[in-house]
Amino acid sequence: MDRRQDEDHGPLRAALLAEQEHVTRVYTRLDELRDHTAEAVREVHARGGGGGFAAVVEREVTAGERTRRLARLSGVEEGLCFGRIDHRAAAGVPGDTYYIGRIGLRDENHDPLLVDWRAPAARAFYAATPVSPDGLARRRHLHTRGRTVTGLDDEVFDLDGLTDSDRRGLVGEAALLASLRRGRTGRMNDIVATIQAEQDRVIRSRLPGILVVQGGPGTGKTVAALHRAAYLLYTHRTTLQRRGILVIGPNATFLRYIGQVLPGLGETDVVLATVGELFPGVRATTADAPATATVKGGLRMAALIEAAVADRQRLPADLPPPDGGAGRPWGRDDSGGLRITTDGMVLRADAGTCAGIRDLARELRLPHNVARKLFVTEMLGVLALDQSRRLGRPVDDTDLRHISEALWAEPEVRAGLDALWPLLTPHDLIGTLLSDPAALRRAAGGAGFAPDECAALARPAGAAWTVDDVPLLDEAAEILGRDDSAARRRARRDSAERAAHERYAHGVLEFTGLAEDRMMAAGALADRHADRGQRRTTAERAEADREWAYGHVIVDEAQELSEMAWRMVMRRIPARSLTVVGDVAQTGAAAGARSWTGMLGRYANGRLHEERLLVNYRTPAGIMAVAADVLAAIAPGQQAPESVRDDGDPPRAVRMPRGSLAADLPGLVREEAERVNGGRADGRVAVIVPDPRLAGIAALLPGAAVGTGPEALDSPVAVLTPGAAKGLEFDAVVVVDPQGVLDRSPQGGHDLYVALTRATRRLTVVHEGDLPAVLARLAGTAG
Ligand SMILES: Nc1ncnc2c1ncn2[C@@H]1O[C@H](COP(=O)(O)OP(=O)(O)OP(=O)(O)O)[C@@H](O)[C@H]1O
Repeated sequence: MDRRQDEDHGPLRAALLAEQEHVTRVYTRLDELRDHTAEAVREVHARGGGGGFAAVVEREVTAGERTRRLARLSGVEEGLCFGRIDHRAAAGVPGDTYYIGRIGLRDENHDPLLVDWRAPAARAFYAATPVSPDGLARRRHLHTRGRTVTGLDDEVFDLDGLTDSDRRGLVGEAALLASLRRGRTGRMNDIVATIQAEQDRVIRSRLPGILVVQGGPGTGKTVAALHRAAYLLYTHRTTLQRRGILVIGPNATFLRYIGQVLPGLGETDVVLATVGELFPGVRATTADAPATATVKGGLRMAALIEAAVADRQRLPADLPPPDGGAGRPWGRDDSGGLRITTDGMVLRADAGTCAGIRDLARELRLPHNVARKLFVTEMLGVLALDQSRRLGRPVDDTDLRHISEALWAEPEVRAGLDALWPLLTPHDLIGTLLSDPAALRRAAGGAGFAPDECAALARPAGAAWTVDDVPLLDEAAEILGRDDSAARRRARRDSAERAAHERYAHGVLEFTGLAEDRMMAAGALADRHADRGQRRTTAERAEADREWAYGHVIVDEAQELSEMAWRMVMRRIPARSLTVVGDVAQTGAAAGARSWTGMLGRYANGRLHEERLLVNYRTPAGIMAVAADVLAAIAPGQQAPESVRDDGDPPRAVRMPRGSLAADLPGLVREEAERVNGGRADGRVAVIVPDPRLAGIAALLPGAAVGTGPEALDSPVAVLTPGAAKGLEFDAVVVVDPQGVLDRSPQGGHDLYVALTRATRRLTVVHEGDLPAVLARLAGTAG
């Protein structure tokens, strides 16, 4: 990797010394700013807690911003300055030189010492290529350890554009390869220093519209998507700080794996969630069996849920007769009308009137729980009229309103009307629908589902929610809606108050100088203020609110989402500003994507843009060749990404006759761990097994972490299913029972492809029977 001091020769040493001088200035400036900011934080806390509303707001804003700034300055110590660009001289005037780093810094004269990697001035550092140098004469990568410059790496685009001494000092090393050969730590690292041009196009793509990033395993889709989040927050701070960014990943382990990249990049207004967590109050982690997931994931489920809601809007004829014995004083009368006994009096509404009111409420085309208000009001009017008739009292509209209110307070009346048009929660609706075969049949018949599809949907009452249920709950919430008239009244009252807060916040921002820095929008400040007592961040408020509209949504491993899951995601982003990254060749979910336009075209309104990443930065070429054979079998038209790495050990297949796994596998895994550990003693090994064998094989490896817990990332050895390994990477991978992986589901080939492409250095395939034909390349490689 780097040419280090022990290899120095004159010009290199001179260049290193010059760069060290600049890097030292940059760190000195960082130290000054940190000290200054820490002092400023202390000062604001020392002001004490007194003062009126104005003083409280000002103190809160100032303390919050200074603390954030201090956190930002403290989080950039490692690799603060990693690059330099020299622009070409023009008309005899030397070109500008900029240093690129994790944040922007200026010296005391306001001259730039370091340009933030997300700033427009840094773009050429990533985008320049020999064919299109973007005005650069040279790009230089700086390698540092702590605050010391240890090596340089130059790419020259225009030799004539450099000064003589610069030309003598040129050094060329593969910064990218140096970074790729680092051992795996169990957490994803940021790549700000080595973003490649094709990735940079993704990262700096425009905010609006749906950007699909299709790329094979290891092409940097995840890492590019996360850097895009940081870039967007930097570039569109006002919009996105207020609305937040939602990042959706395949499982909790994966979210932990990527979790440190974003704070590492200095961004915190981001919610990380799985599909199973997108409905507030539910945290589903298990998926349904493929047959069930396929039915639940299809768009027709929306029609089924709508039919289920309509089925709950009943006519009196659908009710049983009143049953005094059972204490049920309401029900259907002999002519199919409604009969309710309350306060010793029998009240009736005839069948035709009830049907008319139901039709009227349906015609409103409002959510069920909202339309219920009209249904109940009309029905109470009819019952109130009946009561006054029975009492022989003439009434006017005001009397009727009073009588209606009094009737609504009677439990019998409430129960009778609830039976016709109940207030429903998504949990009630979906729970009852899937566990009541008769209700399911009634709804499914109208929505065109076959009996075997109904059978696949059925589940026991009270069963835990699965990941595939979550989009159904969300759909139900949408169709049911909330009767929020009281909340709306409150909101109208609050909005005048909020406008006053916002005007005030403007004043505070002007006063504190934060308005100029674009650090915080007045609206965000007013929100924060309105939230007083709770002090929640944008991310926290967004996470708790099903109807939150995010500023941008990033979906990783997006090929796994079903049609119903996409409907749910799209509700979170009415502005349709999304980054969708995935690989349709890795689809493991039964209801996942086969093509991007097929899945997303209907939402894009012509604004779907696809970028392709073609270079694999993870898997060495020898291992990728094995995976490419599998790809050719499962997706004949698709081209495997090309590996930049040709290091790594040759992949191998080891046969362990049936019954000998218990004796032989632990030794093999131990050996793999020793090999990848080398001098570091922190290498990572994954043992990837078919789902049904997870527990059995884990029992053979007592020290290993199992499944999707946090230990799977931190332990030297983890036993995982292909689904849990998705998106992750390890120094060595042992795939056990490839035939079992292939046979597990119709998507088994895709799962095997995922498993084989997790390794950065070593791949071993352990098979008990014959090696599957797609792995023929490994025949005779035992050793
Ligand atoms: N430009 C880069 N510089 C350094 N490392 C990189 C670069 N691009 C990608 N990598 C590394 O390559 C590995 C694979 O990247 P990533 O996980 O983002 O790929 P992916 O396309 O999401 O893969 P998969 O589809 O298999 O999940 C990571 O370790 C990442 O840090």
